[in-house]
Amino acid sequence: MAETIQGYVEKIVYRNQENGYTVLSLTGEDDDITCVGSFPFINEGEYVELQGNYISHQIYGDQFQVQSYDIKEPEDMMSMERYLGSGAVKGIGVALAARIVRKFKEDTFRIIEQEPERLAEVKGISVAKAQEIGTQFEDKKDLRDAMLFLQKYGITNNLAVKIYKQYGSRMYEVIRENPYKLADDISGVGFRIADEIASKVGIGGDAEFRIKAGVLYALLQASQSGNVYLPMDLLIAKTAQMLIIEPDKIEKHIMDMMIDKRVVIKEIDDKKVVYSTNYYYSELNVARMLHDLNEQYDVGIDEIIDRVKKIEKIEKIELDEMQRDAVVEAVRNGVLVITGGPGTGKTTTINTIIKFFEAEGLDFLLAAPTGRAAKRMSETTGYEAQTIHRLLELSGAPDDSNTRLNFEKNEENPLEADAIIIDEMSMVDISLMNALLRAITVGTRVILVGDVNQLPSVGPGNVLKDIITSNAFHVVKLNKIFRQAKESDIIVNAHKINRGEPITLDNKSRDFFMLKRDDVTVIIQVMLTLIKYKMPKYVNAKPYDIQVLTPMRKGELGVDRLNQVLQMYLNPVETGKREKEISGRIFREGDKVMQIKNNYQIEWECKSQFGLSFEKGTGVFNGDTGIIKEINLYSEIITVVFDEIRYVEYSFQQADELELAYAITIHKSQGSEYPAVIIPVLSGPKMLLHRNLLYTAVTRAKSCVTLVGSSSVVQSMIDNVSEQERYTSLDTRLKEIMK
Ligand SMILES: Nc1ncnc2c1ncn2[C@@H]1O[C@H](COP(=O)(O)OP(=O)(O)OP(=O)(O)O)[C@@H](O)[C@H]1O
Repeated sequence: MAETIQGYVEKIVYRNQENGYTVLSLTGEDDDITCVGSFPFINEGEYVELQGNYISHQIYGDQFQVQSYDIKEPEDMMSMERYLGSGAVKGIGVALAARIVRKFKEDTFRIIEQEPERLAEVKGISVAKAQEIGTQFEDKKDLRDAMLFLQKYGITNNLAVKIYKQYGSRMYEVIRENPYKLADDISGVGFRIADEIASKVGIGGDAEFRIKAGVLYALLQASQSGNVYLPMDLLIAKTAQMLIIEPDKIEKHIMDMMIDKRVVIKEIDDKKVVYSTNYYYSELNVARMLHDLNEQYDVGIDEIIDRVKKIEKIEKIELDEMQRDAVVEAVRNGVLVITGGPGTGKTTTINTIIKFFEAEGLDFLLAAPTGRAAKRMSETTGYEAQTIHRLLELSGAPDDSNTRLNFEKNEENPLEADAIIIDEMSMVDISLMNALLRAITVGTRVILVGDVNQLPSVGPGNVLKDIITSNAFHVVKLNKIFRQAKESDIIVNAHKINRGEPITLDNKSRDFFMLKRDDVTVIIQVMLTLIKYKMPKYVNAKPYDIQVLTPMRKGELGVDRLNQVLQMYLNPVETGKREKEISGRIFREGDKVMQIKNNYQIEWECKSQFGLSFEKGTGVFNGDTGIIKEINLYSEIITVVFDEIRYVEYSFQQADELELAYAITIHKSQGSEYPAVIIPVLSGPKMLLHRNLLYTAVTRAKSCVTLVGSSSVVQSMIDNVSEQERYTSLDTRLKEIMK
């Protein structure tokens, strides 16, 4: 049973500006009490009524956990004076508050609300200031009313403020007439919330707004699994199923949406397909820009080869024919693709291209889609590589990944370079590719390097694969495994997996092992032994660097459960080690964690080993892995250190951006490398256990791969090429343009 208490807000002890989480001390009728909860709009000096429960906190003792609150209009003169003097109204301090109340007595609040100009009768208040106070009062009241109204629809205060800021008093109209507009205009409101509000205001079934919003939502969901478009039939079926309405009602609305330019309808292989407008134009622009960039540069082949040979001499290497060909084509073409599996000499080729450009006095830029991939590119080339986001100078960062990104670099302010080399191209999605190409002008060479057999990008599109299959550009396919690389069974097996050949699992290898076990508990025990004792010595790394990669999220060997178990054994409860349970998950000091979405705004600070700050910046990205350095239960902050020096503070509310990372999914491991990986393979849905996934997992290891589980499942993964096709059409657009 919730209790109700009343009192004055004596002091705001802590407030998280982002989510409104507040700790305040309340002077109640009998006693002072600390109250905690989410109430962004309560200010010091206000008189409030709070509903909630008393709880006893381990460290802070008795507290009142607030579930809901109401700001009371002060009724007696003293309350009014206290409120006005609290700082709640800008421009009124304690002394002025006393003067106002002395003048208007019990009538004070009515005057401020209804005849604010009369405030000018008080000494020290001009007419303008009187008006200003009146407006402030009104605004506050409107916002409070709006929040109360939205509470009825189960909308949190956080969201309520965003909604009010967006529409002001128009909010009521929007909600009553077309709540789906909220999903379009406000980040944090998706179709589901809008649909719930809609049903509460009585919009449901096959209402036009509902169907249109449903169609867009179905397209959005499809894009989240990598699709750029959906066939019309499938889109209708998915929408009908989601909205629980008859399919034949839908197509007419999709046609209307095309007229309103919210979707684009095209034909592919004589079948109607539907794009959300944004993705259609992204593909079209990418195709057009690649086409325009692909100028031919008239430099003699012999001349180039002569110069390449000079570089080979200096670098003491001898390129093979394909690699030389790659350098030649990089010089002669505006667009070049270099693709190949591990150990096929991609890096060596990039390095030679760089040396070539450098010798010619040409400027070049290096970039990769993720921070980790960029870091590796810097290490292997010896030249600075950046993330593509950084290269394009991300600005006005959004607070949500659905919002379009804004980059300082674009067609009006393009990148200045003679050549741009992008590594790990398989991870670049259609939106990022579009942003990148917008910032590149004709005359700049673009060299795209990647392994097309890795899992495709997380975001929609299959950019690298589509560019290759379009046959519109020079593609150098490196397929020779060099002698040094041949000594590694990781590389040899990766190529076998890719070709669909069986791999030898007899444990005679130095870097590739299969431990056959058929029981989940035993598998977990084996993994623990490997992480704690065997692998760190074997590959000369810390236990934290040994990464478990699993195909699945759910199930006994899925990420969620594995992390619980691994945490228990690798970072157990200890006195002095603080921990915090957030949404059912425990975070503990010393835990290995991963950021699971791009956050462009969160601040980081690089600190030396003595704690001195030497660099600051913003942005932590999906897949970045770090260690929990400190959990401060009082300020409710989790400090995570990334790359051993980059410190980031997360409020407890932001902790939903973090996940334990003792085990991660293979999808999340894309673009990263670890000294050793351990891959549990026992069972799972066939849809997940496919060749690409095994290939990606195996190629993440630098020094050692250990598979633990069933060798027949490993073989069935090698045989399974049924990974889900993505609906993308960059290849079609390229072919059209080339015609
Ligand atoms: N022309 C060459 N002659 C001899 N060895 C070569 C040649 N090119 C590359 N190598 C060697 O082959 C190995 C793999 O080359 P490199 O690192 O360039 O390949 P990669 O495709 O970038 O590999 P990964 O994708 O695994 O990083 C390296 O040891 C490299 O020194």
